[in-house]
Order: sequence, then C-alpha cells, then structure tokens
Amino acid sequence: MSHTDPAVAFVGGGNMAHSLIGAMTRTGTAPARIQVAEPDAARRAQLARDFGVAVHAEAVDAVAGADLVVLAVKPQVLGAVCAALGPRIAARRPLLVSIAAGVRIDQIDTWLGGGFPIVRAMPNTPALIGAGATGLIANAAATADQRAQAEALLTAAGRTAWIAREDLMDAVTALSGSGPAYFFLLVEALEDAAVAHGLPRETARALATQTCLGAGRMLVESGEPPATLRERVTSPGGTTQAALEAFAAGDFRRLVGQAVEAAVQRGRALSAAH
Ligand SMILES: NC(=O)C1=CN([C@@H]2O[C@H](COP(=O)(O)OP(=O)(O)OC[C@H]3O[C@@H](n4cnc5c(N)ncnc54)[C@H](O)[C@@H]3O)[C@@H](O)[C@H]2O)C=CC1
Ligand SMILES: O=C(O)[C@@H]1CCC=N1
Repeated sequence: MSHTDPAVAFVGGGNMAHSLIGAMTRTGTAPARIQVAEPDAARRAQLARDFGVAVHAEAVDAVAGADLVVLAVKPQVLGAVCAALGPRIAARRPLLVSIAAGVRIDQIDTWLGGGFPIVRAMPNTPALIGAGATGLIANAAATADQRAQAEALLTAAGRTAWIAREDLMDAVTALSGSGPAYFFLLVEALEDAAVAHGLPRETARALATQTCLGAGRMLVESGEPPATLRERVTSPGGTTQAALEAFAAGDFRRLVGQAVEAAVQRGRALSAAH
C-alpha cells in the first residue's frame, strides 16, 4: 500500500485484528493510518507496542475520520457495536468491512441504520504470517474503489477470492475459515501415530510439521492438481498405497464431507441466531 492508503479503524483489537494489522504494517501501511478500538487495556497496550498504532477504549473515538472501518468483534456483540456506531458514521458513510463469522451483510446494514457500503470478509488465522485465505463479498452500496480497498487490505494478509453469492460464505467459512484447524488436527494425529510407532515426540512433530509445509508449498508452487501430486508419491504396491487404502476403508472423503457440512450448518445457525 502507499501514502494514498485509506485511513483504517479497527473495532475490536483481538486475535484477527492483530493478524490483519500485522499484515498491513509489514506490507507498508503507515501505522499512523490505523486506529484501533479495544476495551481490554492489556490488548490496547500490546497493539500500541507491537505496531505503533493509535489505540482507543471506545469505538466512536477510533472511527472519526476513517475511510474504512473493520468490524473485528465477536458475532455475538456485533449488533450492539453497530447500533452504537451507525449514528456516528451516518454523515460520512465509510466502508465497513466485517470479518464476523455467520453474520449477513443485510443484518449489519440494518443494525447500522441502513444504506452503508459493506464488504463481508472471511479470513483465517494464517493471515498472521501473510499466508491467509480470505473470501469476500460486497453489497451494492460499495463502490469499485471501496471494493478495491477491502481487497488490498485482505491481500496484505494473503490470498483473496471474491464469491458470487453471499450464501456461499458458509462454504468459505467451513473450508478456509475453519480449515487451518483441520490441518492442525491431521498433524496432531500423524504425530501421535508416529509416537505410537516409537519416534520421539519432538522428532514426530518436526517431521509431521515439515511434511505439512512441504505438501502445502508443492500445492502452491507447482500449480498441479492435488490428485497428481498424490499419485506421484504413491508407488504401486508401496507404503503410500497401503495407507491410502486404509483411509478409503474408513471412508475418509465422506468424513471430510461430513465435517464441512457440520461447519456449514453451524454457520447458518449462527446467522439465523442474530
Ligand atoms: N479466529 C478465527 O480463526 C477467525 C475469526 N473470525 C472472526 O473474527 C472476529 C474476531 O475474532 P477473534 O479476533 O478471534 O476474537 P477475539 O475475541 O480475539 O477479538 C475480539 C475483540 O473484540 C473486543 N471487543 C469486545 N467488545 C468490543 C467493543 N464494544 N468495541 C470494540 N472491541 C470490542 C474484545 O475485547 C476482543 O479483544 C469474530 O467475529 C470471528 O467470527 C473470522 C475468521 C477467522
Ligand atoms: O470457528 C469459528 O466460528 C471461527 C470462524 C472461522 C474460524 N473461526
């Protein structure tokens, strides 16, 4: 980003805000362009120390003068936060970027008072190291420039993809939003299995972790389909084939499908609860 960066206010200075602010400052956004509202004094102090951004206890103090307001609070408090914020920003109507899981754009707009440009984004925790994956969707009130601003902000934290319809956000949340946890679980299970076969835990963790990184980098850097990369590891009648047959016998793909389905349903239930 450059000196023409929008003035950005974060409402909520927790884990995801920390990740996104870290990504923005690493990629050249001046800390002076960023304000954060966070009620927890220890978190405020940490944000100021880590990034040199201005911190406030009250949301209304952070959003004055902002071009773009990132809503980074928990879904359960977003309604109250928006209701308090709406009247204070109604005159200027900055772009709102919500990262709250399971909260629809029309719900946010209604809480704010109506007629606001809004982008809904679903990032994930690897944003912390610039390796995030974010799905995006905008409402009709958001201009092309505002969409580009939201995309630039999330691109600082990794890859982004616009989606065609908001109901697809439940699938994005179940895939990439929650997805890092699925890979962490697989690494945990692999590590435990190797320990059961006698490897020291540190060795098992180091090898499982590096294998996850290596596989991920091959997927990104080779551009080849995962099935092709899998087949290349799988010597006929060899060890990988034996392992993949055990996965198939346990209906691994169906299990993954069920896990994603459960996350999709939970996302829908969360939006219906607001
Ligand atoms: N953790 C994850 O992997 C992902 C989380 N999200 C979404 O990001 C949002 C934030 O999640 P986290 O950062 O993990 O939560 P968090 O709990 O770490 O951060 C939320 C912060 O909001 C603050 N807060 C509470 N009330 C406030 C108010 N009235 N004004 C300003 N700040 C207030 C809290 O003190 C807390 O620091 C959630 O809506 C979540 O659905 C989205 C994608 C991935
Ligand atoms: O588990 C959750 O509800 C949030 C949304 C995606 C990742 N964490």
